[in-house]
Amino acid sequence: MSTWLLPLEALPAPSTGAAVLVALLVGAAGALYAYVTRHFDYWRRRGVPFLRPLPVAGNLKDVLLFRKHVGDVLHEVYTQMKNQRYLGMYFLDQPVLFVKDISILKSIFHKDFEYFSDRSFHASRGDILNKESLFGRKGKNWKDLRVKLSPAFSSGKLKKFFVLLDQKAANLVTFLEHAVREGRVVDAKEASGRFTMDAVSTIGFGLEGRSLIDDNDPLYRLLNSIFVFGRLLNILAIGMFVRAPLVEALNVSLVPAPLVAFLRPALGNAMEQRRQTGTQGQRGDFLDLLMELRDKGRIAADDEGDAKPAPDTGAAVSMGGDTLISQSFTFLSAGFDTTSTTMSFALYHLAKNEAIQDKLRAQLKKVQKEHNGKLTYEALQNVPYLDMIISETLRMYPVLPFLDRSCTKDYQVQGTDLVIEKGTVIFTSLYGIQRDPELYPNPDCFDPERFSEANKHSIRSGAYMPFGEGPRMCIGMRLGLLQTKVGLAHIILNFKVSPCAATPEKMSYDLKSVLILPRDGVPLNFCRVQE
Ligand code: HEM
Repeated sequence: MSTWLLPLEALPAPSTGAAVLVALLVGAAGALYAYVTRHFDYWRRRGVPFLRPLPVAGNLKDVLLFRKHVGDVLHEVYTQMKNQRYLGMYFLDQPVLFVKDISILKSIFHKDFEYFSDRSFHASRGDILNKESLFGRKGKNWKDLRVKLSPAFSSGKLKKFFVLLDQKAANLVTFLEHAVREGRVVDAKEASGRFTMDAVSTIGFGLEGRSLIDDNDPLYRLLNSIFVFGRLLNILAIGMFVRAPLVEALNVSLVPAPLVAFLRPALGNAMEQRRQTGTQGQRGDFLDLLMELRDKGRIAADDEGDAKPAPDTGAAVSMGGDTLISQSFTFLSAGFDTTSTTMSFALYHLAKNEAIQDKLRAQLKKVQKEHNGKLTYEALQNVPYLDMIISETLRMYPVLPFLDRSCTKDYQVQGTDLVIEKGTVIFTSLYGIQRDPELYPNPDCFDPERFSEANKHSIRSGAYMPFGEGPRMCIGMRLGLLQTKVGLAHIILNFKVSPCAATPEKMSYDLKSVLILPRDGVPLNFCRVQE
């Protein structure tokens, strides 16, 4: 007779202590399970089709296990949805409404913006530089600052930034010449990163960015991997989009302490020096503009040609404490990886498509000649093929592969029974939309002609938004585009780029970042263009 057929009284009686312990453990496990799954019938109760979640991970198991990039997971969801307009998902234990339908998205981003003016992203009290930034602010607090900062990105200001950018582009050419002379393969991501780092630190706060000429530039070392987190921090970064109480309880900060320790005195000294030498306002950089906002309560608008900015809300915005530093930090962090990654993906495809590269070079040479041999700000406005290449790069690689919003009051989705409750987190897959074969035939093929004058009108409205959409879209779009143009134009005018043995056949993305960053860099051959 096997043991488990013994009559119960024949079994040794467990001690009372062990029985209590087992009961407690079972009870605790049950309570924990009930807690982490407590929202899991949210979508079922609302009759919204949903993806079956797993405890703790929700629908992000592969992201948490570092098997897939969050951008790829959302792209898969988008693709599997076929004709569904929206779907319930769970990020960790929180319900998220994933919206695929472009007309619903347009209402969320534009028409009914008053219901969706906040991002779901939540920075904790300890993450002061993100919390005070435009990206992290909410409601009126966000709107007041957005209106005040908008004039800092006008055409007139961009022209001043261009002068600073141009100097850094010359350093980029020298940096690449060294590599060519030494016969080295160049990581286009690294070269673009050094260029944008020097550009954003110079434009952002007048620190003379030196990463192109000095390997030990402290800012480059501190900021180089600002969006590449450790494994735990990457999970917490995802939590920041859906799990505000947890983020607050753990007081998570995405900004490394050494970077904060570097920025505070560096900016403080730069401002003090300008005050003492009476040079405030002369450099025309972003720091000058922030000081103007701090001292005068506004940044003077200077453009006739620009679209009229939203009217000032009239509210005063304090630039005291870390608020000013936070805006400078955002300028650096938001402008660095976004631009350098776009440049490097563009170079990757130019290297693989010689005909496209040659056509771009020919157009650049022609425009340069027409502007007395110089690539001026005005010259760069007249290179349509460069614009087409950058647009196609951002279509295939939207650096932020998703857009998020948080619903601020109950919202009835037009033409459906769905009421989005206040507090609901909304996500969409930018990557999915921009690689959708029904919107872009042959979507994995790099084809700048999609954005030619003749073709671009056939792109469906709302199907291209690498800078986001609506009042909350990227404030630095024109600067990001300008930086990308300047960097690419100088490279292609001076160098021929081609694949090397280490160039990946297909791009894969760094799993330790929520941004789309090339996982193994972009190694390419560079050689000097013969005049
Ligand atoms: C190629 C370059 C860039 C890309 C692809 C990019 C993309 C984006 C995207 C997708 C968003 C979210 C928009 C939304 O939710 O609708 C965003 C927001 C933002 N970006 Fe950019 N960006 C770039 C360059 C820059 C630069 C150069 C700056 C500043 C110097 C900047 C500053 C910001 C800020 C402050 C926000 C938050 C805006 C707000 O919430 O009001 N970005 N960007």
